[in-house]
Amino acid sequence: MNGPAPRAVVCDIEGTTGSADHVRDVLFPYARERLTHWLAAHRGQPAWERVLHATRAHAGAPDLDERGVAATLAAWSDADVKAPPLKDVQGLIWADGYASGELAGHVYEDVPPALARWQRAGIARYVYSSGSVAAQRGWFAHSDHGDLSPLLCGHFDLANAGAKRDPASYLAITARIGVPAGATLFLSDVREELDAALQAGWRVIGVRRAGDPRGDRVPGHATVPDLHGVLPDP
Ligand SMILES: CSCCC(=O)C(=O)COP(=O)(O)O
Ligand SMILES: [Mg+2]
Repeated sequence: MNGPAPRAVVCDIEGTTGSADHVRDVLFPYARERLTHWLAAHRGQPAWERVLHATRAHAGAPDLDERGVAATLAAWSDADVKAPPLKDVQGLIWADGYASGELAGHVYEDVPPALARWQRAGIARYVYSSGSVAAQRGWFAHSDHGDLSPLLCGHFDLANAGAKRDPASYLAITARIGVPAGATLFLSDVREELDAALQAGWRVIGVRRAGDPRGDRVPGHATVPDLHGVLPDP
């Protein structure tokens, strides 16, 4: 890798540090099946108010009732729309699943040693995902490799950084973490996210896990199959 040594690594979750199949086949159905019940159980509470208000605003439908909100959230889940109110409520529902032991975050086996290696090297370690900060915290705290929270320095999502395909989001993260853009490395499985980070001056590496139906390379970017060789020990 040319240029200054990275001082921060920012990792995507789905398809990069964790399994996209797990997100699609386990997490999404878990939250979708519980949307109606969650809304009814939290009626009148601040989180319920926030989800209803944000769903109406995002859908451009100010008159949606609770049932309509549930249907809208379910439709977004089915189409994998990265809508902030869906990400918010998914994170809250998954938190219950992690707390009860019904869910565990899927993390690839090369990820914990990579995070530990970067920690030893004094490199800061962040997560940036469309999944909410609450969802990210649950995923890593209750991972199938145990509690990985101590290996992470912070979390960014659609609410506190912005959309992952927008270069402005990466500029916002740079301002927050205090590491120069040129010394920040982003790892993701999605070309448009890597393009946006690159436009913000970050360094980028694509990740494509074995068996990914999109192929073993992220078009237009240097790509690795796992994190074993990313910033190895000197
Ligand atoms: C534990 S985060 C759940 C994943 C998710 O909801 C999502 O939308 C994944 O997006 P990513 O940006 O991590 O690819
Ligand atoms: Mg991803």
